[in-house]
Amino acid sequence: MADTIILVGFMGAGKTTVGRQLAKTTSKKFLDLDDAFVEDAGMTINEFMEEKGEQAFRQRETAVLERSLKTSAIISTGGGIVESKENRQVIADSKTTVVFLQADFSTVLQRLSSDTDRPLLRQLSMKALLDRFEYRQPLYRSVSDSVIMTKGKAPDKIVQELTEMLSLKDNSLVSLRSEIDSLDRQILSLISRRLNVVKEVAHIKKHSGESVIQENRMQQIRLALKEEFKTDANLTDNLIDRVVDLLTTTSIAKEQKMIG
Ligand SMILES: Nc1ncnc2c1ncn2[C@@H]1O[C@H](COP(=O)(O)OP(=O)(O)O)[C@@H](O)[C@H]1O
Ligand SMILES: O=C(O)C1=C[C@@H](OP(=O)(O)O)[C@@H](O)[C@H](O)C1
Ligand SMILES: [Mg+2]
Repeated sequence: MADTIILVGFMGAGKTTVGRQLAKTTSKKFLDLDDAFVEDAGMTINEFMEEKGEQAFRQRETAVLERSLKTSAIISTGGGIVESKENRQVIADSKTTVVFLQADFSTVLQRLSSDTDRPLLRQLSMKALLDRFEYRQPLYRSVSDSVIMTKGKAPDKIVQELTEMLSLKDNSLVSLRSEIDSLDRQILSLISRRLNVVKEVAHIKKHSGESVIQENRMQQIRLALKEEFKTDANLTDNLIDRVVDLLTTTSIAKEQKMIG
């Protein structure tokens, strides 16, 4: 599982609840940006917004976000984190795994029906709140690697889905790495087989007196390989040159040692 996982989504999506539980299940540190904000500002979000307004809140929220990203943790963000372009960039640059916890507007309202801690819920009209909700949806999506729909799912179920999804990503990385390891072994074993053939060549040359280095043949090998693989964008001329250099210098050294 990635070191840092960031949860984004609208108020009431369950970022704090799910983040705290996910941290417990995975024995990771839990960090709620709203709590970090309160600690940093020395007052509640309600008090801060009342005193300094939303714009000042957003500015300070960016600083809290940047500071929080310095440690690995499960990070629950505040619902408005994606409004600032700067925050979206900070999240993208953080190379963390970002999950969008999605909830439809009526679920959000239902979950927050008795809330008193969220100033925007009290300040905005229903229409303005819905506008915010709609405005933010594509922004949450744009910063996220995955989305989980939370409607009708208890927090445990969401945590379970999250752990499965995140470890699935790890598993695919594990299997890709093991494929690379296996290919490396095949390449080395082919090089060994190539050197066995070189030994036989050296044996023949020793008796025939032919010279070890044949510039012409080495040039031909390169040209033929470049021609054959010219449509493969992975195998550039430069890479072919470097690989052929390595193979031929190793072979020549072996032949010279055998022929003396
Ligand atoms: N999956 C869920 N199902 C039902 N209620 C939930 C769920 N997730 C969170 N809640 C409830 O919704 C409210 C808001 O949750 P919270 O975790 O604070 O959301 P956020 O941090 O995204 O604003 C809390 O009362 C919480 O218990
Ligand atoms: O949506 C928002 O703009 C806000 C969401 C809150 O966090 P939650 O999403 O955890 O409720 C908190 O940061 C603040 O009240 C502003
Ligand atoms: Mg929260």
